[in-house]
Amino acid sequence: MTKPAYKRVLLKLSGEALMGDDAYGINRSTIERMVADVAEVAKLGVELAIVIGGGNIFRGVAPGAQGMDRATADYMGMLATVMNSLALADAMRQAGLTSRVMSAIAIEQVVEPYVRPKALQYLEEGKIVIFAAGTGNPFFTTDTAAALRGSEIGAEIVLKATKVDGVYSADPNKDRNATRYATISFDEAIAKHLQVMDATAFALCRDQKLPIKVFSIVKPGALKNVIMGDDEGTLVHV
Ligand SMILES: Nc1ncnc2c1ncn2[C@@H]1O[C@H](COP(=O)(O)OP(=O)(O)OP(=O)(O)O)[C@@H](O)[C@H]1O
Ligand SMILES: O=c1ccn([C@@H]2O[C@H](COP(=O)(O)O)[C@@H](O)[C@H]2O)c(=O)[nH]1
Repeated sequence: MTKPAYKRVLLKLSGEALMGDDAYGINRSTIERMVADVAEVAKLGVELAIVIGGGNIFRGVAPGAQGMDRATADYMGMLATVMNSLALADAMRQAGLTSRVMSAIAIEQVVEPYVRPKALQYLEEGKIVIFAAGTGNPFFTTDTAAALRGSEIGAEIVLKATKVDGVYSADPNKDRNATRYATISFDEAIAKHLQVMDATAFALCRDQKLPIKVFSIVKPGALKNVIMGDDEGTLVHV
């Protein structure tokens, strides 16, 4: 059997995709399907660290946060990612996977704090590590948290699993004429202001020479294809 293309990856799971067809929150069958995808690649022996977004529950820049102090709204967003992380860890437990949630915000009665050497130890032991609460700082996003933690743990690639199947010339949900890139450089993605990820995340990955693969979390088998190095999604490279 062919081997996975990567030994250690940072998987960024879309919070928004967790809603499934619901208006907000966590759709049960959607999270179970995501976990099944994760289980499929975990059994290949790939070391997996996960950052999950919070867009299904709260975003600091959402209309619901209008009029709020931005930092306060962002802390609410980070707490939303803790809820998603707990739900993901529990769904993984039910699927027979062992995971550990580590939070960037002190909330020790609920989850353990992020301590880099401990995270590395868990990965080496074959546990899946879920990084909750983003970077722990307002004015950032979980995409940037994925770039940061991916760099810290020495991941070979950041895999952004989202609702679209790659990086397009414009938002494909708004522009029917948008075309998908097979590959694109960080500099081009930043210069063209492509909004699939924020510029801070792109810049950090560029500086750390950490490639990003953007692909669909909705498409069955896409995560495994990416892990096996098959043609899937868009590669963002230096
Ligand atoms: N040039 C582009 N190419 C692809 N998608 C784009 C582009 N510009 C904007 N988008 C939008 O970016 C979205 C993905 O990024 P976004 O941060 O909104 O979601 P997410 O990361 O999946 O969710 P969350 O932040 O909750 O984890 C896509 O659903 C798409 O509508
Ligand atoms: O490092 C971070 C990460 C996230 N936030 C806030 O949380 C929400 C949800 O994260 P998404 O990446 O949008 O899914 C985000 O909008 C911020 O409000 C943060 O402040 N810092």
